[in-house]
Amino acid sequence: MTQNSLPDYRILPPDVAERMAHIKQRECVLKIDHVGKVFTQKRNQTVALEDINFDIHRREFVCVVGPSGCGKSTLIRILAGLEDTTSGRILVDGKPVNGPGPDRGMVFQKYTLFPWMDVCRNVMFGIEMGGTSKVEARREAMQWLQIVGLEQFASSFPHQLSGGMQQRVAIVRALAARPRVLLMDESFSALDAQTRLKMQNYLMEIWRKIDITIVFITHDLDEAIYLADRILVLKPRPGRVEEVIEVPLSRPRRATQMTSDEFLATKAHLEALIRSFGDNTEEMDEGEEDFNIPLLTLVTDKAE
Ligand SMILES: Nc1ncnc2c1ncn2[C@@H]1O[C@H](COP(=O)(O)OP(=O)(O)OP(=O)(O)O)[C@@H](O)[C@H]1O
Repeated sequence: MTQNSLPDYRILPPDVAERMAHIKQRECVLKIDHVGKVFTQKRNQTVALEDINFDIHRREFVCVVGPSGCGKSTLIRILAGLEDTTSGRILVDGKPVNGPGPDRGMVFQKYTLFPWMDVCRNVMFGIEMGGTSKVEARREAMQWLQIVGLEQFASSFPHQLSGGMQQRVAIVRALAARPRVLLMDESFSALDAQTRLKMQNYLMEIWRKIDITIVFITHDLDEAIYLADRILVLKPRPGRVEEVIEVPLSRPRRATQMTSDEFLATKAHLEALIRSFGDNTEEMDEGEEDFNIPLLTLVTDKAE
């Protein structure tokens, strides 16, 4: 099918339109209120983010995409309270964020479990931080491990688990502390394609069952479309919101939807949009790189 014969990605099927309307009626859990961030190094200033303004509603799943250097990492670090804003503010349930807090859980790209603690202790950690007794924390941790099918690995150590299993533990460790928002920074990008799809399905299954709002940063457009209710597209230099896309796919999501016309139309639009930022990205396009190879070393013999 050619791109021209694809439907308009902005036309939502009735069930999706209804769901979006329902989400927008829910309270705003995470408010990004005119956020700007300027990095100053000696005399250089980089405007990483400029006037980002966006409300995320309870139980919404938002993905953030954009080319390298558009400020995705800076934004999630600000949401986590690991970085200050230069202007504007972040509000969680109406309260300004002044640093990291238990209302926001974070799952990084690299596996960040404590290697010296077994799986159960890793999950207990977040629960005990909230003041729960050890016995109760162990009981709750085991329930979380059951949700992700890892209860039989409770006394294993992280190095004994595959990458996907470690990320499942990292997700429930973050969720066990009962945050309002789960912030995920390229959390599946170190995984192979098959494990990644499984993890995406796991995550959506957990999200469906509990009261959690998710912000997920990714480079992968398929991942963003598959997971999100809305996709926030950032453009670089300065990092600004270019578009907010309401994903025209029904829930629950299935891998077979990735070949649907709605999916392909959304992907074609996102690809074109991100390609249009091309000249502004920090990295040169493939093929344009000047490797500075001395002429004499170039292979001139066609038989080579
Ligand atoms: N600590 C810092 N000091 C100075 N400049 C920074 C710092 N962190 C980020 N920047 C700059 O801010 C801009 C946004 O960077 P950021 O890492 O947030 O983008 P990104 O979209 O996450 O990129 P990538 O996809 O490559 O990780 C870039 O121009 C980057 O060079």
